[in-house]
Amino acid sequence: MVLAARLHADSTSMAYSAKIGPSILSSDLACLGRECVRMMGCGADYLHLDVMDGHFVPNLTFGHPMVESLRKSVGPDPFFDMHMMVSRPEQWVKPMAAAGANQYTFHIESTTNPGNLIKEIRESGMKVGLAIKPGTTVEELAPWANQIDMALVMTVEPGFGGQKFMEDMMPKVSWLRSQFPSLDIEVDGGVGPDTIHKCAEAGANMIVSGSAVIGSDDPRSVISLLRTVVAEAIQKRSLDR
Ligand SMILES: O=C(CO)[C@@H](O)[C@H](O)COP(=O)(O)O
Ligand SMILES: [Fe+2]
Repeated sequence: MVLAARLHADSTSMAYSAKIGPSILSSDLACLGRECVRMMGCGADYLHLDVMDGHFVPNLTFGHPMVESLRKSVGPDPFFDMHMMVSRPEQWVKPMAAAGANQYTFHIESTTNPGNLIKEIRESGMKVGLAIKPGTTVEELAPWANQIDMALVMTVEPGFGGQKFMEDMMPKVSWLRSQFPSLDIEVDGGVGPDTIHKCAEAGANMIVSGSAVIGSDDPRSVISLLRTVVAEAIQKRSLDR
């Protein structure tokens, strides 16, 4: 009986795993397809694609036509996590699904009706991510946490790669992990070998890393290090329960 309870606790705590997603914004954008294939070859678990519209954030990147081309270039397997930094996230759900996106992560600050958007994303066949900017409290995300696949806690002000990690976002991650033990929790911005321990200890399990991975001479080793730190923290948490 005790063993059964222990096994149950372990399997519950293992509901999420360490996953590393390079942010391809930091790569050579003239060779995006090749860079995506290279990152997957270096052990990436998924690819994080930053969509910026010049309104929600002061920068412009790419839209669904680029995602469609990338999908054709890399094949069906890589998981595309779309980080939608756009003012009208409702507008791009169907085009992104048709282009081959797997997860649609929108910002809670960008919509007045998160519930409806969550429904539309699911009906389009994608997983749902919900992001909060540094100035948004985690309490604003919490009411939706049971309806989403992933919560994204931004650790920089969205808009640009290569910014400094905001350690003061870690209490949001810790709180989410304590309240939603099996939720995928992603951190994004300034995450690399120097900051991963904070993220892992707080309870993040999906790790976006742009410049630290893609700017490295040895992305495979950086990805492996990030995953090891997070996996060890997950294991420790499951033993402490
Ligand atoms: O969404 C964003 C920035 O808005 C991120 O995905 C960055 O592109 C991550 O890059 P690094 O901060 O890791 O260099
Ligand atoms: Fe991002």
